[in-house]
Amino acid sequence: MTIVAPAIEARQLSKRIGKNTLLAPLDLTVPRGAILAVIGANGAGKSTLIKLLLNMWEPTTGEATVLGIPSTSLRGAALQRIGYVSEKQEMPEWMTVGALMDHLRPMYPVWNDRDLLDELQLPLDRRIKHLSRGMRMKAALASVLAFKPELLMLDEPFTGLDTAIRTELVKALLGRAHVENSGDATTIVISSHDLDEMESFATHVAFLHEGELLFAEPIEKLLTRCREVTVRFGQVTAERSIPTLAEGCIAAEASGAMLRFVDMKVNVDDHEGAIRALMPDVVDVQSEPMSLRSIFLALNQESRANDRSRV
Ligand SMILES: Nc1ncnc2c1ncn2[C@@H]1O[C@H](COP(=O)(O)OP(=O)(O)OP(=O)(O)O)[C@@H](O)[C@H]1O
Repeated sequence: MTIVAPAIEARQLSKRIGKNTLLAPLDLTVPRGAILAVIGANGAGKSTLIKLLLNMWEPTTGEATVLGIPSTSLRGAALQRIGYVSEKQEMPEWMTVGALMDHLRPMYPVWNDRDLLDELQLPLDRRIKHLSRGMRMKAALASVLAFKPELLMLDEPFTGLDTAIRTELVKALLGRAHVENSGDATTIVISSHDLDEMESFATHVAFLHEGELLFAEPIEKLLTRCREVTVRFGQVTAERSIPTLAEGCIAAEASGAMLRFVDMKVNVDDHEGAIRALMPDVVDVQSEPMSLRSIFLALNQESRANDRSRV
């Protein structure tokens, strides 16, 4: 049996420019066929990570393999296996969409744009400089999906696009990710601020905060281990109980007898029962599942509070 390398494997990968740490050393494994959502606030390091993995930037420390190839050796034929589309994609503005496809076709061993151009309803005879933002992104995506890449790296592909176009793009992507033979599935790494969209189709999520990778794991695991808790005490003791919260409980807010917090380390089925056992004077406990968006907001709230307490 042949062992296939993960789509991406990074060890202690980091980037510093001058005195700025764009990315602190991180470890990351992306299995083949995964759809990894890379999320984080503006400036968190999402584009930096993608640039390091694609050999657009040299790492300061560490190393990565991409489709089993050291990232720093990625060039030529290896790049025919990887599609990259960025929000700031440069394109030959003077070409029509059809001319762009004709130009790219001979560069790849495999090329099939016919279904894609129909599916994405791209006007072949229109110049790229005259395309709307959404059409432009569709053309960029078509130009990489046509060569059936094993790995797709997308840097904020949905920014500024309306819901209908986003839905079309996601459909085109998922058509390549969910194929009968999972060995043929395209692995997708996608950085985005559109967390609802990401939750609807990502299989894995990596969260970057100020250049640090806080976690990278299957999305189901994340959604299972994070719950939003509301507790009501018999007396007005909510504020006093904040320091007693277990490790992994973040974004705590007290108001009168009410306490709200997010537990990031839930590992029991009966979470409400576990909280009652820890806080015997509570009258009422609610533990609710969370969306990716609410987990993201809680993590940001916590880091802002930590930044303030450091000042
Ligand atoms: N060439 C550079 N030299 C120095 N610092 C840089 C350079 N490019 C980016 N940075 C800084 O590195 C940090 C990470 O930038 P990066 O573009 O990776 O963030 P991002 O998560 O993709 O942000 P956004 O969501 O806004 O696109 C930011 O603080 C940015 O200002």
